[in-house]
Amino acid sequence: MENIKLCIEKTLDFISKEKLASYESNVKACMETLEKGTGLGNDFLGWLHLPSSITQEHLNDLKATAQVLRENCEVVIVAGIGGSYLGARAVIEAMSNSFLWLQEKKAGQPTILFAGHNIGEDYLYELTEFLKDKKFGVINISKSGTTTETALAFRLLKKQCEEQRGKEMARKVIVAVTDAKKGAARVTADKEGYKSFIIPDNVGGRFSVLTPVGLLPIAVAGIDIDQLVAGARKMEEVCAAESLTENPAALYAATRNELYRNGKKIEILVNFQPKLHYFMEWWKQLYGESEGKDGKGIYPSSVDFSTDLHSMGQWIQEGERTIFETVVSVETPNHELHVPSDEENLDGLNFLAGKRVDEVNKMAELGTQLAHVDGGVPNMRISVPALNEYYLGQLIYFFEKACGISGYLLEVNPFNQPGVEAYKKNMFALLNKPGYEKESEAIQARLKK
Ligand SMILES: O=P(O)(O)OC[C@H]1O[C@H](O)[C@H](O)[C@@H](O)[C@@H]1O
Repeated sequence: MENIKLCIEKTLDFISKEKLASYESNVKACMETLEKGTGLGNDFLGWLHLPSSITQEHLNDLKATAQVLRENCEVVIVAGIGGSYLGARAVIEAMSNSFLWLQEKKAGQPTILFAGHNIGEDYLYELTEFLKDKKFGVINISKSGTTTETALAFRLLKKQCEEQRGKEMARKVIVAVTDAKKGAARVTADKEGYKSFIIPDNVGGRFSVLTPVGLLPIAVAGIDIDQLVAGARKMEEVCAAESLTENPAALYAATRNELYRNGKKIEILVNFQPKLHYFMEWWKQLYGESEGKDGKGIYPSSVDFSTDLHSMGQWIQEGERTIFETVVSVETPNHELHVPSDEENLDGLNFLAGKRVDEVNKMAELGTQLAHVDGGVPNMRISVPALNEYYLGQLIYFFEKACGISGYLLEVNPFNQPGVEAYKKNMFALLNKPGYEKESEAIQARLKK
């Protein structure tokens, strides 16, 4: 079977091939640091050999729990935020029919909804209203077990589930994915007797999609987690190679760092398949939290093309030349659709008649690449043979490994996120959370000025 491939040729008008080749020894050192666990953040390296260490027994346990939820729920709410949300959503959206939510519901195929990733009162009100006559279950996901957004949503959902379905059924259809010992989610799960899965200590949130954090919701959605893990496992193998030419993660890490050093401060991850929208959201957290610190880091952004060519295309073509693009390109769609011919040809599209829609999409992609490179935007391309679980697994591990290498090349700790606490501290102070008395006083004084 083929693998995903990275092509960097269209960056070479902007950075030198020789300079890039000179990264090889540094990249090798970064990979060694990861392997030996001697670098910054080395207590969070559990993701590195995660794919090859997942046992079939573990996957079967996840599938059995998923089956309980599938059999007993019309709707399953996945409650989580950041790394406890984006990976599952990325894979579920990529693998689901775009109009699933409008289709007639099948028994044993619950609708998956998300909560705990915002504090929108209307969102939560509308969700709880919708659930009023539904047999629903909840997967409560939080590594720390104390994240406000998730805890708030779970408090509402737990109460509603128990009221609607009774305590006994609620116990069956509420599952926790959290720390082995710490946090409120663990305490609740143990006290209520929920089935629970552990997020390993040494796997940070944004690297946790291949733990039960991602695998359980993905399995509940009916998506093949064996294949997802198999793809990741394959990439674990491929991305162990030492040379830049054989290891796509190493090449990607080196290229984006060299672009950054040449003034390209923003990376735009691009898709031409709307189903990949949330995959890009997952990638943004992975790279944003890993690299944006110490006054450094590429700003990760994303666009859905060709949609956003009609909104952001102008900026990308002619705005400040501080950007580069990385295109995730799916080679072959899962379905065929041909452009019909039309006798009157009023729209003038008969020149496309008989062609597959994807041929048009691919020419949009090629045309965009040429235009953007001409306009001064370096372009990398990751080609993905097909949109399926196996290749999504490959993409996930590829980006994770590259992120670890890239963070070390940048000389930051890619595995912490101290900056995220600043808003939380202020929010807790403003809400008078017990334990924040001093901060509350200080923030009130500051607001009165
Ligand atoms: O899983 P949790 O502990 O609830 O954390 C959820 C998310 O929120 C935090 O604030 C971090 O910035 C993220 O890295 C994390 O993935």
